[in-house]
Amino acid sequence: MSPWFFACNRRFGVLRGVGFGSAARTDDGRRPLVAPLPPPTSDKAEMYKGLEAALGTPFSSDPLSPPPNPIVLVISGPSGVGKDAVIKRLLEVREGIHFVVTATSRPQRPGEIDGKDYYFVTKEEFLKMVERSELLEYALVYGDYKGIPKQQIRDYMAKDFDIVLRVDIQGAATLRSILGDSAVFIFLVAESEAALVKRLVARNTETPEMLLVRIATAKEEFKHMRKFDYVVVNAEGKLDNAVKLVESIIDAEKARVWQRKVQI
Ligand SMILES: Nc1ncnc2c1ncn2[C@@H]1O[C@H](COP(=O)(O)OP(=O)(O)OP(=O)(O)O)[C@@H](O)[C@H]1O
Repeated sequence: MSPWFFACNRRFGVLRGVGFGSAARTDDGRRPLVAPLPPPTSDKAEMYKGLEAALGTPFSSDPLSPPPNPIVLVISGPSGVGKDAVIKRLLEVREGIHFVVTATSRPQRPGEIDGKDYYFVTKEEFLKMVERSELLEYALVYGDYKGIPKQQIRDYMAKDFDIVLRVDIQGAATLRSILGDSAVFIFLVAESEAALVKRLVARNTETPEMLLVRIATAKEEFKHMRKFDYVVVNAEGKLDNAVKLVESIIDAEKARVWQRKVQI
């Protein structure tokens, strides 16, 4: 007999020397049969019960894979690429996701809701949060502090929610140095530079000078793509495709044999 045959026998745990109606051992000796194997029958329930009886223990209905860990998804990309739009849609189409509300020392603007858009705190309160190590990452942006509260992440991870963080490219670099490979980093891009500029212009929220700064910054930021785990193209009019791809990434991460595990 060929070595291949022996290898297969071993791999698939073939029963050796077993005649129907005789008690025997499996080839690795783990489970001696306690009763004769059932004779061939077309009654599937009978066969199932017979196999259980032969092994002497019921087959377990416990899941064969451990439950997946909650994941932390960091979504980043140049200004105007559609980070907010993608996250907003993702929250509409998928349950079990918590988008972390950022704390900021910036004054509340009309229409903004405390606790939904941001947690509005004074500069003093913000600095106290820094002192008490309550923030995962923080930055001073145009004179205002912005930071990610740790407790919010802990609370929602304890409830098995996946966590979505939205940060700029610098924030993503800082988070990578803190979280390493325990979090999943997605770089969102437009299909081309031209498309990104058109989108920024169409949004109509910046002066021409501010637009120039954002475009120049975006050119620099593209160079950081390689530090991310995934790149997702958010093409013009194809927001749902981008969101589907983000969902696929989440699903694939949940199916990993070696699960990432975030400690915050
Ligand atoms: N796939 C898409 N097709 C067309 N327009 C889009 C698409 N995705 C986003 N937009 C639009 O592009 C503009 C920029 O999107 P958004 O504000 O979500 O970007 P952002 O990355 O969050 O920007 P910033 O970092 O400057 O806040 C918005 O007007 C948004 O509605």
